[in-house]
Amino acid sequence: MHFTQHTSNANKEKHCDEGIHLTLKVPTSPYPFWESHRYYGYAASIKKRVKHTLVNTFASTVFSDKKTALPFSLSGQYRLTIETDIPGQGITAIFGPSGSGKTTLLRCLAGLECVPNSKVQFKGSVWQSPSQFIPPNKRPIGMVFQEPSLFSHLTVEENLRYAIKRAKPFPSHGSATPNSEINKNVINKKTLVELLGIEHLLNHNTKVLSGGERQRVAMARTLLTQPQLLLMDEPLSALDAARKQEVLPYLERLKEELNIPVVYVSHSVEEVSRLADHLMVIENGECTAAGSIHTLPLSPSVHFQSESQQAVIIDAFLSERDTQYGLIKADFPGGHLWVKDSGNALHSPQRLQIQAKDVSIALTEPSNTSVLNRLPVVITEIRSSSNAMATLVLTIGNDDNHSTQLLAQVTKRSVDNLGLQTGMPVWAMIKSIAIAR
Ligand SMILES: Nc1ncnc2c1ncn2[C@@H]1O[C@H](COP(=O)(O)OP(=O)(O)OP(=O)(O)O)[C@@H](O)[C@H]1O
Repeated sequence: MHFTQHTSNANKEKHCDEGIHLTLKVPTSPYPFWESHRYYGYAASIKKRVKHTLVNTFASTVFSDKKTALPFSLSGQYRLTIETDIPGQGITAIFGPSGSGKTTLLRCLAGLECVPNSKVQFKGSVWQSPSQFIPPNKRPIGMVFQEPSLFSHLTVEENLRYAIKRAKPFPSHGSATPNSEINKNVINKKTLVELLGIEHLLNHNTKVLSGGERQRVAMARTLLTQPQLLLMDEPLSALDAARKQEVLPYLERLKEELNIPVVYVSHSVEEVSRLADHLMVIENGECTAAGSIHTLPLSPSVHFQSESQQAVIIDAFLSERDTQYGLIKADFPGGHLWVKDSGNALHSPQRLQIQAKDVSIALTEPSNTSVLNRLPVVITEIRSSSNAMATLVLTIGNDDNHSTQLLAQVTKRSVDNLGLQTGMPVWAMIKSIAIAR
């Protein structure tokens, strides 16, 4: 049996001229004392009494309850060091453990952190450079946070109208794209109300809405300000599991229908798998991997899913309905799968998530089996996972431009018993019920 060694090469996102460029070096404590008091316990008590910068610097050092968190000029420590490009379309998920720097990145993009010597450029517009800083209110962004902040004295309709009044063409800051071009893609209220399913709520006071409804209204309100970039910071994390499942399909619809780039911070594998087109993994303030959601999780060095959760994400297209048995056929490059019909329209896109543990292998085409999906594949890689297990990378389809990859988790004993080797044609079996959408 032969196992390939894991490599730690982080996938680099292809440079995208039309996207967002970030060069960020965010010091552990870049703020003058009166700002940083929030983070340094004792220092807060004397906030009001000291104003002079030198005194403040001294105070934040001496009174800090985090002794390592010195002002940036002294400590040389950074909570985020990143040089990367984010695509200018689709949803880019910023994924990483708590405290890794995801929100800091989003705040830099929004202009809520003014970091010296950093660069933020959006589609040709310079938002921040060593000589320039565009404040948050002048950036064409919309932000959605964990807790939706709606006006509680206004109805849903009035909240939306407020956003429409605030919508204005943003200055282009040297952008290569003229405003007339940018504003062609105006998002109207009717479309949004329909997409987010909030028509029946328009006359309700925001106080009576459920968490999921509030978040949907907050999204509509943000989008009605006509942002060119949507920043979402864990928008579902304050919702319970049931509310999360209620809101996720609306986010999927927004993604399909609106042509607006989104930077989506999350540490939920489920949200990222369902929504993201691109993935950026942040660990300890550094970007450790970036790339397409379809290929990045295939890389063994990417800390996205735990070993037991390893999965591939396939963007398929619904082509045929089996009404008798409640199944629908999902086509993708190189093959197709029959999955449970959840009522989605034919000829619409459908994202599938297939866990490696749900894929099994046979040497010949299996017959007399209940497993509906039997795909001819080629083993392109065999990786050693844990002691007993191996992960197989499988390719469906012969043509490089028309193929899809799958992962299968099998025991090392099966690898040996079946004599599995790289390059070998085998059959992959996947139960319809195991395919998540
Ligand atoms: N204004 C600040 N000054 C100094 N340190 C900060 C500041 N804001 C955040 N930090 C620290 O920077 C690190 C990254 O924080 P950040 O909020 O960006 O992480 P995160 O990945 O978004 O975490 P979470 O998922 O828990 O929200 C943390 O160690 C945090 O304590």
